[in-house]
Amino acid sequence: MKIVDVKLGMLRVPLITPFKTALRTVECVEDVVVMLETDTGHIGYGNAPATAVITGDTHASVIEAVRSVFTPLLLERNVADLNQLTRQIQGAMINNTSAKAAVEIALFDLFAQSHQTPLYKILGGGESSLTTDITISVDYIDKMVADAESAVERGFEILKLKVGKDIGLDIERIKAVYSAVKGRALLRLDANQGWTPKEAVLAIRGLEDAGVLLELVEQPVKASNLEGMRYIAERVRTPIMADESVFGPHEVIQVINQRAADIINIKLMKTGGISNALRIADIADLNDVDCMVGCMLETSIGVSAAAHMAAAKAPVVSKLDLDVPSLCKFDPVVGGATYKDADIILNETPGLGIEKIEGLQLLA
Ligand SMILES: C[C@H](N)C(=O)N[C@@H](CCC(=O)O)C(=O)O
Ligand SMILES: [Mg+2]
Repeated sequence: MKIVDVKLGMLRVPLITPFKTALRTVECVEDVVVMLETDTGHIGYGNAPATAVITGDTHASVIEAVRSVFTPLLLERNVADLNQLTRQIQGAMINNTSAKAAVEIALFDLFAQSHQTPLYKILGGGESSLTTDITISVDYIDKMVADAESAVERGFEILKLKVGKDIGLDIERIKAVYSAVKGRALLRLDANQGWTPKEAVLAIRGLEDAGVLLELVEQPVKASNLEGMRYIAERVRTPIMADESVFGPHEVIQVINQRAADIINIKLMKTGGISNALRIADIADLNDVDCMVGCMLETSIGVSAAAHMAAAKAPVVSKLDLDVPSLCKFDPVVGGATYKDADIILNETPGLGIEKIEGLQLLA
């Protein structure tokens, strides 16, 4: 199966309610979609959102990287040479992890299609039924409580509360949501780098002493502050998770060696795709460090690829934050994994199983 064309498109999906974190507010999911076409008439799909504030990638940078660097590398190449191709994609340029992810996702989709096997089975198999949390955006306390209540009514048993805006208000937000959903849902926090190490220790210890049970706290301080992450992890009982601090395998080794976090959040848009995500899961596994598989605010193309990878890497991947399809007004992707509130069911059709994408605007 040879790659004969690389096409690009834009895909926009409105959110039910604005997504608000300490880093940004977003009203709409918008991806560059990569389509790799083969001489056998197959299409492999991949996607990349513009999460400039985390990855540095914009839609323009993704389009440019795919056109000028990855397309010449992929044309006329055989999909069967997967490992050689992913190595070349990773080595072709530094950074640009979202563009690399889009291309790798499409390539893995084709590789699994060429074996007429669902992606998660090509990656090693696992359970086809998965459960995700849902994100509650940082907002006014009443709004966060109402959003948490309605998420619990939809059947979500784990809520990821976005905080990191103002430490005093954050503590009030967390306590209010905790008393509203106590016994019905478990809370995890994501500060998206918004606290200082001292603030984080004070807040987390205060919550522990007040009997507020938290599953974990994600990325409390600046991505580059591994010392700060370690300072917190050493002083609180609640597990600390590294998200923005960890992109590829080298950072994971650093975080583990420095004991800067208890858990790693793997996202394809940070790792540059599936090959490094698999490596990270193996490194974490060897070091008895637990992983979550998460996603950016991106369409279900990438979320599904992440879900397939997560299924194949259980049990070291024990947590999922793959909630974007539940945050969107509709899913334009026809075929493939299905999303119903907290439940994700992986497809038994080859690859990602995507039949078509509605509303996709092809780029000239
Ligand atoms: C969407 C997911 N639940 C999530 O929170 N992902 C990121 C932020 C993604 C973004 O800003 O696009 C995270 O920080 O974990
Ligand atoms: Mg995060």
